[in-house]
Amino acid sequence: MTLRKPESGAGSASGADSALAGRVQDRAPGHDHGFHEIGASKDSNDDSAQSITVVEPDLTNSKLDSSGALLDDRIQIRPVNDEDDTSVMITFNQKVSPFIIVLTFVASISGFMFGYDTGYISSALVSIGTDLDHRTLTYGDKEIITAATSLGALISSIFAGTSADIWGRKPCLMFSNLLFTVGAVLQISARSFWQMAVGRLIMGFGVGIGSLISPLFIGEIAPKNIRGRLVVINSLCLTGGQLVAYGCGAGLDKVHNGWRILVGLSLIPTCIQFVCFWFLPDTPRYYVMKGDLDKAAQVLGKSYVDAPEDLIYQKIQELNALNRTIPGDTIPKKVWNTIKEIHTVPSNFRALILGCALQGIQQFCGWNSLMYFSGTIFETVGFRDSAAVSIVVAGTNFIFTLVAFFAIDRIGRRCILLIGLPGMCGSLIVCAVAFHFLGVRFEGGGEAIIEHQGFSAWGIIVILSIIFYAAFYALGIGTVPWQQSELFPQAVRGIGTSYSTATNWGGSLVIASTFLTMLQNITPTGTFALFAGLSLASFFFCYFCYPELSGLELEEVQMILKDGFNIKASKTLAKKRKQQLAAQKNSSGSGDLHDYHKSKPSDEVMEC
Ligand SMILES: O[C@H]1[C@H](O)[C@@H](O)[C@H](O)[C@@H](O)[C@H]1O
Repeated sequence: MTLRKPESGAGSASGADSALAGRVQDRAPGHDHGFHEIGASKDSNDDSAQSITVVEPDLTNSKLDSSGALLDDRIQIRPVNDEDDTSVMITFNQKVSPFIIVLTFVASISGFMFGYDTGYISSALVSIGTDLDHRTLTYGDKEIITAATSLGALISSIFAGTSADIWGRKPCLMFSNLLFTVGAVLQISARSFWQMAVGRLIMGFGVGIGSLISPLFIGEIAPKNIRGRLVVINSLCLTGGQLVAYGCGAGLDKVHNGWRILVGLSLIPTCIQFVCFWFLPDTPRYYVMKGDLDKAAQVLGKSYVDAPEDLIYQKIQELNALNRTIPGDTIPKKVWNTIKEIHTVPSNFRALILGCALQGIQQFCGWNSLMYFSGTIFETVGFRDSAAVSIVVAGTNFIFTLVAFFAIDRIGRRCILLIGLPGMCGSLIVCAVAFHFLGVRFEGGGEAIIEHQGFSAWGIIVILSIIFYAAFYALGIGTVPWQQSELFPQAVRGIGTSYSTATNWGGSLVIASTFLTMLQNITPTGTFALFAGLSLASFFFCYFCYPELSGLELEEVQMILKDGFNIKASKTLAKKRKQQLAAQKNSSGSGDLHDYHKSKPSDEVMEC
């Protein structure tokens, strides 16, 4: 298909590429909405287009007060620097085509691999026995094998955002498939500790790329109104992958060389994703960045099957105009400018603080220490079938991620965080106390000394508290940080999500490489009490700094973060948006083709 400008049509905006960088808005004459005009689009064949004006918000004099008074009736806050804000999205935002579903699930295979590859190590560490170098692994060895993946992921996530902009999202994901394969083959054939560690490191490179690009890919193809949920599908695949890894680990527990089979199974999803992506396209946004507008139009056409060609054309023009708003004529200059912009624009910098802080909190509250070492811990507290107990914990994580899937937009991100973190803190305190009475000490050389041998009531309390902890974790801090891309405007989204994802893997690396040493040096009670303290501190951080962002537009997020964290104002605005959405849903099922003809994009003005 060759991209041609349509002759006429309701949504077509003649000329004015650059004018399309702004938001198509309807303005009643003489009514000051706080926007200034940057251009106009007018099609003489279309009377409704007479009223369409391309505008950009003038927020220079806008100020938020703590009660949200700024968000007064005069101001229309709409994003102007984001692809959501283009006509095709406005009009056809409500529908999810099978094509989008397929792309979401294929991209989410990366989430599954993230989960599977970080999940199987727990059982593998228990069943490796003396298969490597003919000796039992020490706690130090176990930490290195586990942390190697986090280290690999940390390194690759730093470059993944920029690489995805240069080479494309799809090629990067396919490259991660190759890394997964090489890493898995090295591990399956490992006879030495170091070969195993190198295999885990290379697999980690793949995990880091997938963990960043998969939610980014989904975010770029998803219709805005269900974007939050589609991104949570990636998290569901992630926790589902961990659950499957634990299940397979339990099944292969008694099998000779079962851990090698466990690693080998990870090749299946990798191959499936690679083959599927061979036949599937990249995101329209990437094609526009590359200048391949025809391809972008093709993908958009498949994603929004009811959208007429002229509207697709308009959307491409708009995306193209947005693309040119990133300053710099070469890639290194653009990268440098985005780095500068993320640090110097106050709202971007606050977004960065929130993105990185949430990912850091997710890791430093200790969840992955349980994920990676639960087999070892449960064995220590007297459970012979430690792998089965680990499944219950991973299952709880999965089920409560499902709960988060339904709650994230309804109850709101901030709210589920403020429920989850104190719940985690309480569960960890109980766990710390139970460990104290259990009398477990970890000595150097990989030996756990248990004062009261066998299965005890305190052992059960440890398990129960870990299950509660898993539930509260998955509900809030396990899921919310992966919504990170909504914090950043499009121009700095790649770099912003790279920083946040790298923080996640940095935290994961620290925890994975120190957890067993902490158990030895400050005892299990001390370790879990430390995580409890960190969860409590995180609660206060979220309480004072994390605004409610559910349902807010990008421009609104930027405005909320412009001169502080503005918690109260964000809550007021989020509530307003929720009510508007409910009212909209009640009044019509807009988004159908006939709606497009009936009501032009200009009718989509949101009034606060
Ligand atoms: O969101 C995920 C999820 O909670 C996983 O269970 C955890 O292992 C990951 O580290 C985290 O990023």
